[in-house]
Amino acid sequence: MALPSSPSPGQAPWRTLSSEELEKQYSPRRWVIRMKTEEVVGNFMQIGSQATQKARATRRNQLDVSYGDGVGEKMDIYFPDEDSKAFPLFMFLHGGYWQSGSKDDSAFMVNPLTAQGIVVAVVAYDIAPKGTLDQMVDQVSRSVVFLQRRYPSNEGIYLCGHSAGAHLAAMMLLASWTKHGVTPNIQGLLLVSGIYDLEPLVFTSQNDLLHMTLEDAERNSPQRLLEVAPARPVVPAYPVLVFVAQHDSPEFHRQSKEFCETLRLAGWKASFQELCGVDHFDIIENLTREDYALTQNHFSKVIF
Ligand SMILES: N[C@@H](CC(=O)c1ccccc1NC=O)C(=O)O
Repeated sequence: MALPSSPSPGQAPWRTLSSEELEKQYSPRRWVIRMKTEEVVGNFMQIGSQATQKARATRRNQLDVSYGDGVGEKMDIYFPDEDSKAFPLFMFLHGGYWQSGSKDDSAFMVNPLTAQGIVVAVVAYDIAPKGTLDQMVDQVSRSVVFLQRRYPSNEGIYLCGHSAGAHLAAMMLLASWTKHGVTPNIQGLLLVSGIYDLEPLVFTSQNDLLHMTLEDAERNSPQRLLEVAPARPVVPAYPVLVFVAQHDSPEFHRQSKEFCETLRLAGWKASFQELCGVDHFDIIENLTREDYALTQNHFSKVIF
């Protein structure tokens, strides 16, 4: 789709960008400075796949647990060594622009978090072209409900998503739980290098597989939905941590800052944090490390 040609005053800043510049702003790998652009995603998948193999070999686990009838509606659950009924539950939603990535190469954080007594669920959802944005949002909400029912005495569900996964996690702020008959015990949202307004993507090659219309983008943009009809938190509101990497693009920075601001205006306990020295990919790769600030400092402050 061609970009709207003449932006009027007050319009979103991305509308003034050329289509080449917009494409670059929404290509996370092109902002990575520590390795060649074409090696970034392969390296990320390799680290994720190794972490997953290690997690499966060293942690008690239940793999391919169905949270729905669809073949793609599966999750892997990893447990700490000590047996307990009451534990914090960390759910991870992988990224990949809703068209790549899988739970089988996304268990980055499993070893460090299970070592701290946290149960980790790595959730799969039907990526495009099989799944649409609406279906993915619905799948994620059903995966949260499933875990709440399976572990009713959990000490809190902490929903973490990366990039496209952060978008799916953020959509849970707008979920209507009453139709599911259970309100999940969500105690925190950890949004890492996410996208909250999908409209610019309609004008990039990322949309080739997604086939999003402007209406689809609007209906699935937490930024838009919260601006129009702020979903006010049930008191007490749980914290929403919005992280962006130093080497994410200016558009990613803008989206995270604006989303955090919109959340605050709507009454959510939102905080914004730029993580120095990392990019869109090692912001997650480092979750494999025991000493990473994100898990040891930011996450554990919210979880414990
Ligand atoms: N084609 C993308 C890849 C990408 O964005 C990505 C890859 C793996 C995990 C997360 C990603 N970004 C958002 O979901 C890029 O230009 O970097």
